[in-house]
This record gives sequence, structure tokens and C-alpha cells, in this order.
Amino acid sequence: MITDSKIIEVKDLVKKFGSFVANDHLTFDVYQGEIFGFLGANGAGKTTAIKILCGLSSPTSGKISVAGFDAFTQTELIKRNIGYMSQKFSLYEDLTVAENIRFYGGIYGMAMKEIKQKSEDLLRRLGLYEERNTLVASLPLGWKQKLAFSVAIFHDPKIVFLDEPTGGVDPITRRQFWELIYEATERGITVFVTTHYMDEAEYCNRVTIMVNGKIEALDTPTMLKDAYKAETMDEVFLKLAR
Ligand SMILES: Nc1ncnc2c1ncn2[C@@H]1O[C@H](COP(=O)(O)OP(=O)(O)OP(=O)(O)O)[C@@H](O)[C@H]1O
Repeated sequence: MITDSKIIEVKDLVKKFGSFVANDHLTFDVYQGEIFGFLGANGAGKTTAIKILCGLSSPTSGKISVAGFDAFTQTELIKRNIGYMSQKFSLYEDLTVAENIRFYGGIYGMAMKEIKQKSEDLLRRLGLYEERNTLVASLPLGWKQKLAFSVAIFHDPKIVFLDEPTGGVDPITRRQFWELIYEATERGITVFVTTHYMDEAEYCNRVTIMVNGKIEALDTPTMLKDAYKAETMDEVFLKLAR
């Protein structure tokens, strides 16, 4: 459920690498419980912005608050209140399913007792209980992604950041992945997601389209399609990001 409380507030976020401006005065708010899509062509500046919002990289200038904490001075508190998943930073292939859950639960500061209680429930919900002692390396990609997402929200963060979470999987597996995303929002978790798949853009409550470091459009998929006289988000994207 989307509330009217702002969980992320970004005003005039600028990130420069030398003289190159990767994020050029980004301004937007994200509401609690919202699925906020962050789209843009390769190199548009999405990962740069996500890293700042996760407290992993410092902005050059701007006013940025994530889960009530300042992105310049309170990055440790931000990290404790969020979950993060990307294709690159994900599960340990040479650990089993259960070991990965225990490992990440520990990293996120959960007590052993809580990890034990919640992991059995999670394994059963995902249909992975029988596979709990299987090495992650031998799971199909779609299962790895579902497990990686579940691990990223295992500690019940306020926000989860997903950087191209479903890269390389087919539309049916992507749809199943999105079922998990909807379940998470029902528990009040806010989802901030980047994707290159326009079917996924349609599943977001609001979508931002970034072009060359700037936000070119920000609205619901329906409003964007209206505004750009397009049938699909794919068409909207092509009109803007070309
Ligand atoms: N550490 C860095 N030093 C210099 N330039 C960088 C650095 N990180 C990113 N950039 C540049 O900033 C721009 C934005 O990169 P970013 O990774 O944020 O794009 P993106 O929208 O996430 O793209 P993709 O969809 O390919 O992941 C690119 O031109 C990239 O080369």
C-alpha cells in the first residue's frame, strides 16, 4: 500500500566524475510502499544514483534523504535500513541456499535465533526447502534471482534497491519475480528498481526516465503513455531516450 509519507527525498542531486556530470540536478520523491521504476539507456546515470541513495558513494552536491537519513553524513544508518540486490552483487555461488540466507542475515545484523526462525519459513515459501543444502551455483538463474531478492529483504528493510534484478531471464520468470516484489510492497517495503525491460516498467507505480544524467520524465505509466501518445512504455522510452 502506498502512503503519503516520503521515504526518499532527492533535491538537486549532482554527481560529477572529474568534469563529467553523471547525475545532473536530479529532483524526485519516493513514497512509502511505492514501486518506483528508474529507467534510462546504458550510461544514463542510474547506477550512479542508486549507489548514492544506498550510501555507497557520496554525492557532489544536493539534498538527499533516504529512510529519514542524510546521504552525506548518515550513510551507515542508511545502509542498515535498506536492502540491495544487483546482478553483480548477489549470492555466493559456492555456499548453499541455507548458508547464503544465514550469511546475509548475519551481515544485516540479525540475531541467530531470528535467522533460524525466518529462514525455514522463507525456504518453504519459495519452494526451496528441499534444496536448502544445494550449492547456489547449481540453481537455475530465475531461482537465484528470487533467492537473492528474498535475502535482500530478509531483515525487513524500509526500502529495497534493485539494480537490473532480472537481467537475462525470460518474461515468465520475470513475472514470477514481480510477484515477490508485490508481496514485499504489501508488507510496506518500498521498491526502487532499474530495468531495461519495458514490460517491467508497466508494473511500476511511477517511472522515471533518465537521459544523459537528467530526468526527462516522471509519472505513472498510464500518464506517460498519454503524454507521449504511445501505446506502450516501450514507445515512450524510444521517444525519449533515443
Ligand atoms: N567511477 C566512475 N568514474 C568515472 N566515470 C564513471 C564512474 N562511474 C560511472 N561513470 C560514468 O557515468 C556514466 C553513468 O554511468 P552509470 O553506471 O550510472 O549508468 P547506468 O545508467 O547505470 O548504465 P547501465 O544501464 O549501463 O548500467 C557513464 O558514462 C559512466 O561511464
